[in-house]
Amino acid sequence: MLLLYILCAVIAFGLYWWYKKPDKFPPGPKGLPLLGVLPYLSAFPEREFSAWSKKYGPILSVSMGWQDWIVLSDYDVIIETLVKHSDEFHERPYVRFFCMLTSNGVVFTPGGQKWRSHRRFGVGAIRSFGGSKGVMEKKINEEALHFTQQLQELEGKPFQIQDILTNAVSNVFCNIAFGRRYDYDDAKFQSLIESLVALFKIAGNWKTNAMMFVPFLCDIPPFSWHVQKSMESIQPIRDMITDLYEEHKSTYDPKDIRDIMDGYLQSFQCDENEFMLKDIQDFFIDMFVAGTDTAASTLRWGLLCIMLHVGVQERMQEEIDNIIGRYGTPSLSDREKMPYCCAVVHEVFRFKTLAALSLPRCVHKDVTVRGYFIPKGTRVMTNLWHVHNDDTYWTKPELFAPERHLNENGKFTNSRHVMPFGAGARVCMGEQLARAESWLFLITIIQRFRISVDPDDPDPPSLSRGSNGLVYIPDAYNMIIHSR
Ligand code: HEM
Repeated sequence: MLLLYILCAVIAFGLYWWYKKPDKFPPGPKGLPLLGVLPYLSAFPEREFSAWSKKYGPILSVSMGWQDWIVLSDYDVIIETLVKHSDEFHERPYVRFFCMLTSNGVVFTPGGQKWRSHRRFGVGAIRSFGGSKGVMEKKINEEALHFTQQLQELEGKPFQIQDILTNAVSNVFCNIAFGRRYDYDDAKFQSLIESLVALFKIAGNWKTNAMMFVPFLCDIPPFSWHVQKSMESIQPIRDMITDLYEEHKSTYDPKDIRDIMDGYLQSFQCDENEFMLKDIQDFFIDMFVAGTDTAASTLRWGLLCIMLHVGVQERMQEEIDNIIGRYGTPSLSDREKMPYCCAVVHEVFRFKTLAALSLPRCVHKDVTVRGYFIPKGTRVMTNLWHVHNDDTYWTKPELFAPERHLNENGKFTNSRHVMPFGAGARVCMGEQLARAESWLFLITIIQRFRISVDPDDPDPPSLSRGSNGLVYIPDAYNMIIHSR
C-alpha cells in the first residue's frame, strides 16, 4: 500500500513539475507528459501552431518533447520581438547535430563573436560583390544564358527542371564567391552538387528532426550512423573549398579583391592555421546550404504557379514583351516598370512560404514582451506561414492571386506582410541575392519559353504537393517548354 502511495506521489510530483511554467509564461496547449505537443503535430506544424494562435494569442507556448518553445504568429509581435528586442532574440539554439556539421559558420552558430564577425563580413561581401557594382546581376544573367541553352535542348519533351535549377543557383554562388562558374558536367561541380543534394536530404530527414529535440540520440545507432553519413557527405565540399582557398591564397592581391573568397582573406588576415581553415570551410558551406535549396525551390514553386495559371503567364509575357522585348536581357532595374511581374514574384514568396517556421531562435536573456515573461534559454519559432496566410491581411489567402499586390492604379504594392526572409538581427543574409535570382531567372524563362503541363502526364503536377524539411519543397513535376 505504502508503495502505491509513493508511486502516486512520484507521478503527481512528476506531472506538477512537467506542467509547471514560470509566472506569466505565454499560454498554450498542455500536451502530453514527456512528449508535449509532438503527437498532435502533422508534417506541417505551422498549421497547428496557426490554429492554436487563434485560441492562445500571437505569443503561445508549446512543449516539444522536453523543451519549452514559444511560437510567434503575428507580424507586429514578430517585429516587436525579433527587431525591437533584437538583443534578447538574436541567438539560435545550440543544436548539437548541426554544430557537429558546421560549428563556426553562420546559420547554426548560436551567436557570439564568430557568428557576429562572419555575419558582418557576409552581409558586406554580398552587398559589395552583389549589389552596387552590378556584378551580381551580370553573373546571374551569364548563368541564365547557359541555363536557357540547356532548356532549349529539352524543348517539346516532358522533363523535370529541378537539377538544372540547382546547378544554376549553385553556379551563381560559385561565381560570386570564388570567381568562377563550372560546366554542369564538370566532375568537381557534380561532386559539389551531389554533396549539397545529400545535405538537403539529411536536413529533411526524420532522424535529423528527432535529434533536434532529443540531442543524446546523436550517440545512439541508427542516429549516430546518420551523423557519420552526414559528416561524410559534407567532406567533398570541405575539400573543394580548401582547394579554392589554396588557389586564392597563391594569387591573392590586396589591391584587387576579385570575389568573396579574396574578401575573406583580406578581412580575416588568414594564415596557415588549421582552425582558420575550418572557419572558412564552415562559412562557405553555410552559405551554400542556406542559399541553394532555398533559391532553387522558390524558382520551382514559381514556375509551377505560373504553369498552372495560364492567364498569369500570358499577362507576364505581355509585360515582358512591352518592357524588355523578346530578346532583350532582363535587368533588376526593369522591376520599376513591370508591376505585374513584381506582383507575381511577391505572390510566389507569400503563397509558398519556403521556411514556414523560419530558423529557430533562442532567448539570450530573460525578457518580458506584452506582459509575458520569457526566460533565458526558451526556444523560439517564427510562424512566417501564419503571417502569409493571416486573413486579417489577406483575402482568400489560400489562392494564388498576384493582383492582390497591385493597387487600383495597377502599381505594385510591396506589402511588408510578405516576409519570407525573416526579420531582425538574423534576417536572411542572402535576401538581395535570392531576390535578384528569383527575378532574373523567372523573367528569363517566361520571356523565352511558353511553359505547360504535359497533357499525357498520368500524374499531373499540383500546387498542394510538397514536403516540409528545413524548407518547403514541391514534389518533382514534369513540364513542357516551347520557344516563343
Ligand atoms: C528565396 C530564397 C531564400 C529564402 C526564402 C531564405 C530564407 C531565410 C530565412 C527565413 C532565414 C532565417 C532568418 C531568421 O532567423 O529570422 C534565413 C537565414 C539565412 N539565409 Fe536565407 N533564404 C533564401 C536564400 C538565401 C541565399 C541565396 C543565401 C546566401 C547565399 C542565404 C543565406 C542565409 C544565411 C547565411 C542565413 C543565416 C543568417 C544568420 O543566422 O545570421 N539565404 N534565410
